[in-house]
Amino acid sequence: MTETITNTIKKEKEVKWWQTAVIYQIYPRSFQDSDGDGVGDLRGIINRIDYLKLLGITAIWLSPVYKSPNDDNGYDISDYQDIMDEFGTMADMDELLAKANEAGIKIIMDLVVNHTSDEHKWFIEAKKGKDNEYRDYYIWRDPVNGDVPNGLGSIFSGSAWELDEASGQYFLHLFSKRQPDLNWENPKVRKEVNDMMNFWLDKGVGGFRMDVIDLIGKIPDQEITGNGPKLHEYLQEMNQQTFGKHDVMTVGETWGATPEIAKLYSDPARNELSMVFQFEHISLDQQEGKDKWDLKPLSVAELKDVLVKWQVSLGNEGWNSLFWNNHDLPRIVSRWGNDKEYHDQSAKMFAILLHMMKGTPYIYQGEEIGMTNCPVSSIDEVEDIEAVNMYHDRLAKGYPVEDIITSINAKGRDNARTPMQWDDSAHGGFTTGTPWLHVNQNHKTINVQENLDNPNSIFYTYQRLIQIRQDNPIVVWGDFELIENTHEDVFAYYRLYEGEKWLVAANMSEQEHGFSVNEEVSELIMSNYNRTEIDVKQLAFKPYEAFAVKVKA
Ligand SMILES: OC[C@H]1O[C@H](OC[C@H]2O[C@H](OC[C@H]3O[C@H](O)[C@H](O)[C@@H](O)[C@@H]3O)[C@H](O)[C@@H](O)[C@@H]2O)[C@H](O)[C@@H](O)[C@@H]1O
Repeated sequence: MTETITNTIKKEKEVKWWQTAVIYQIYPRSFQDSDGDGVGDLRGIINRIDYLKLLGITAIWLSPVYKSPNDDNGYDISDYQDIMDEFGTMADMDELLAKANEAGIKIIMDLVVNHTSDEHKWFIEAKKGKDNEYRDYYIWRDPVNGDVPNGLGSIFSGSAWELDEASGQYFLHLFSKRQPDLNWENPKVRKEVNDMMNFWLDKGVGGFRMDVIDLIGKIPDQEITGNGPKLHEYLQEMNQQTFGKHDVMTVGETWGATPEIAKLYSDPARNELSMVFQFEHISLDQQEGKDKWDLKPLSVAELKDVLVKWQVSLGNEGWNSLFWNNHDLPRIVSRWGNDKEYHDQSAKMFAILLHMMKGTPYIYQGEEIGMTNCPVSSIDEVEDIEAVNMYHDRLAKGYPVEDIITSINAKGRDNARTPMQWDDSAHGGFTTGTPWLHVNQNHKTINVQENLDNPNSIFYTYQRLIQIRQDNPIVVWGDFELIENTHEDVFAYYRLYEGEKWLVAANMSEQEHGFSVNEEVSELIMSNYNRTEIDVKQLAFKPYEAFAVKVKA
């Protein structure tokens, strides 16, 4: 019944291109260097369009390429309408847009407007004094009892308030002190952002990934940061004045989203965003009430609960984004898989499990070849500002160094940012110079060339999953239903669409488990163990095994 209702409603609505898309995230600094300076660049991306086309993706989310002093690797922008020197020029950007569009690939820009760089002209002006016309573009407060205005903390450690000695006032920075927060209460700020978005929309971009967008409605004096009362009003205004007039997609980074909150953003009737990134599943290996560095083992049962909740609860008022990885997160094969003995099996298992779900899948660069975390033994090897600040903060609080390094190796952002491994040559074919961040030594065996040469590689699993999605409406539109009563480590579900029924199952552990459901398999769609037939009535599930089959409805 649910299936019929859902599918009827879908048919009456316009199908959006981003509902059938598969999006590939590029972190340009680490993707491909073309000029030997050790930093990836736009020319490097242009030179790899054919590779992305071969994979089959239909859109790229491009992490920031704007002018930036790189305190936070481009998430600190000093000019939204210019390109970072190390990455190239606006002419390169125009060429990338043209070449990608020719290849049928849309470019989604990263929109970082919760804050700017302290080198942005608005902030340089704002610091000139309380009467400056740009002062109110940022959030300033007087000291309280000679100290910070309140207890708001920065996500990058320490207080979120920094004293500006010249004026005697503090400014707010929820990230680094070189990333001052914009004052969204100021209509001039909102107009500047909208004008800038229209500049990029006029260039033909395919949309925006909106960095920490749930923070723009903050009320600092009440210590409210996420989900402030005017957040949705600002987004509706932005929609109306910018992207709402174009056939583009928007995805908000929303750490605090529950399904109910997600619907506020992505219910088509509300004219806000296309979808959001929710992080509930990704936060399951963090201790309750603590932060990301305080680790706990993943419970597969909890992961199932969370993902199933998101699959079933958005209904027609929202759309899921599906992801395991991004530039802030550790590599999934190392995090919840086994990046040694079952490297290929677990990487493929995570791919099958996610790509058969309902929503728009995102692939983070290197995920499609099974790139792994890259552990360090000392803080001297760490580049990421979040991890470096946390290290010093926790050291001062008396944490043992070994524990801090363990946390960095488990959750540090450099894990995802080591350069793309193209081949087994020096620096993995990423650069002819000295890479800005160490290349993982396993590039000798884990690299694009090796994947392309091996018909049984992780790359071809991703390629096939993308093709399956494009060829089978059930993967895009089918209803989702969990299969209960499996072993706790087994995640199995049905997809149901117009009388068709698919069964997807994954063993998320390195133990063998029995699996049995009373279904007749009519077609084998995918198996990460290269099975040629599967009897789901009685199966001995191998470590990290996953498959998708069509069953008689
Ligand atoms: O532009 C600044 C960064 O913005 C994005 O990422 C935001 C950060 O998201 C997480 O931190 C948010 C915390 O949210 C909740 O409080 C959770 O309980 C905590 O566990 C989270 O830490 C990541 O941990 C950070 O690494 C992110 O910075 C961009 O994607 C970043 O690249 C930018 O640096």
